Amino acid sequence: MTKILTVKQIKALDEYTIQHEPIASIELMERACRAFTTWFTERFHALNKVGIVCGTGNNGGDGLGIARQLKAWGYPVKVWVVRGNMKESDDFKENFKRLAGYVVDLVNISSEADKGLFVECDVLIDAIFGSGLSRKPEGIYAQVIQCFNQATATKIAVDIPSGLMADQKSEEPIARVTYTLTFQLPKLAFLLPQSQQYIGEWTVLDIGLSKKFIKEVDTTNYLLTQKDIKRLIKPRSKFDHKGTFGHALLISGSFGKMGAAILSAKAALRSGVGLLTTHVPQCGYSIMQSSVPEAMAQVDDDDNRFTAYSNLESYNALGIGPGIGTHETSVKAFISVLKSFAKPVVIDADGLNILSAHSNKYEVVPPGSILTPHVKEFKRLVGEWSDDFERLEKQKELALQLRSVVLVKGAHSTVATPEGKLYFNGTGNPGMATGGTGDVLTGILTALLAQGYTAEDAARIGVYVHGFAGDLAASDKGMISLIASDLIEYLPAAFKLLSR
Ligand SMILES: NC(=O)C1=CN([C@@H]2O[C@H](COP(=O)(O)OP(=O)(O)OC[C@H]3O[C@@H](n4cnc5c(N)ncnc54)[C@H](O)[C@@H]3O)[C@@H](O)[C@H]2O)[C@@H](O)CC1
Ligand SMILES: Nc1ncnc2c1ncn2[C@@H]1O[C@H](COP(=O)(O)OP(=O)(O)O)[C@@H](O)[C@H]1O
Ligand SMILES: [K+]
Repeated sequence: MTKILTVKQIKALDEYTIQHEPIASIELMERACRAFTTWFTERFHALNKVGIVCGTGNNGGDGLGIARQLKAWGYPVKVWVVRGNMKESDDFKENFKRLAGYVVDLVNISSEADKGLFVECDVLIDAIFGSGLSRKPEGIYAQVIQCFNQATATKIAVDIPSGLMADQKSEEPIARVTYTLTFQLPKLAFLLPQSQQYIGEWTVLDIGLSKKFIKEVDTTNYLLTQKDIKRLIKPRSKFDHKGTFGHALLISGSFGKMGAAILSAKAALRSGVGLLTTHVPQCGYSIMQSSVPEAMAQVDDDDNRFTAYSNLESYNALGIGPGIGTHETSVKAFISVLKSFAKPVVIDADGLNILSAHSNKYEVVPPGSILTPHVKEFKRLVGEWSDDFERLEKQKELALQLRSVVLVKGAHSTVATPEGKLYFNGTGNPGMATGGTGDVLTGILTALLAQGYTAEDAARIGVYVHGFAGDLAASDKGMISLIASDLIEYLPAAFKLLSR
């Protein structure tokens, strides 16, 4: 897993590398600059006029080193150094000296920033503040960031856009860039929707910081990688039979919303469940039987919706919610089925809406379950938040209270566990912002729980494979035309690529 470290830990990682590799701090900075300029020179030809806006800390030191290296590559380079109340770091001073041997136009900005400051640049590099930012930029720093944002050049941030805090709430002004080239590990802020407008597309540059430190350091935040998922998916053995892979029950669909039931059922079958039973209202019986012949159908007493259920003993997991509506008879049956089912449950869509309105939601969810709200559903469950970092706290809090996994969906869907861990997903694309893709996820997760995966593992595998199928589908069909059924069509390829 890719660990996401706090600013304090990143600083300790730098220091540990300097001490134990060992490498002089200035040489480590040189390596960071080299990683940046390697990326840069592969993408921008040397006719581009490059502007580099530096602070006087180590991020500014990087900026000066990058200026020197790009100059050596033959780029026309101009440097601005913002001189407010920030101290000069030692490595900034050293790189300032080293730059003196090169003919680089260098301008200090200390009192006032002219609006048209950066008009002549084709590419602008932001090296004002890095991860050392500790408060909102003010005075000359704020003015320069505003000018930077007004410039029309292609903009690239060194490590992190200036003004953005890596692991806590930020306030404007914040540099808005097209690319963020960050060192060694992604920052927590990159994974939150509120930062998207600043960071653009982000790339991690390996600058050889200590692998040992990263391996040993404690963290609760992770970005899921393909390697993790491959390790989690259990291989099948020769004598396995359908009983080995569990029996799942899906309670989904109602009159006019049988599509949700079909999508979740097909997704469950494509995710390896041994047996699947779908509970459907009478109006959905023939629809289900003819569209999903592999699934058994249990029929409700009601024509149009979920109102009652029968013996639950044979099921290993239950998925409930997609398309069930919130009619009072369904609400009653929903609460009752949760109270009678002691095994893990996936609760989605209308199931979550019912839960939000229920006075005692903490008592009805069986421990070890998975809740899959999108942002709006999560707000209904826990109330508003003012900042995405606060949302993460609320997510962990709910997971703890329910002793279950809370999976908030969106770009970088986040899995929170009762132990306070957060896993961020990196697969998926905006083509998946279309009706029914959530129902597919419910089917996948229910199938994984039925196969005996813990809620934590099922959520990690499920969210990754769901996005991965979406990426495979989008690469063939494009994002605009992508529909939820395409995810099901590409699930086999996704699972095949992820299995050992
Ligand atoms: N050896 C290392 O530690 C390495 C550091 N690197 C670079 O160093 C950066 C971190 O360096 P620093 O810790 O010097 O951080 P910054 O370059 O972000 O500068 C922090 C300085 O700014 C001051 N400051 C914070 N907020 C301010 C505000 N709002 N207004 C005015 N001053 C403010 C702080 O007191 C501190 O003196 C990284 O982002 C990365 O770019 C890279 O060169 C890789 C190696
Ligand atoms: N921009 C995006 N990037 C990645 N995944 C996305 C994006 N937009 C939506 N998705 C995924 O698509 C699914 C949408 O689910 P949901 O909102 O419940 O839709 P529905 O209720 O219509 O099925 C989620 O798994 C979400 O993570
Ligand atoms: K920066």
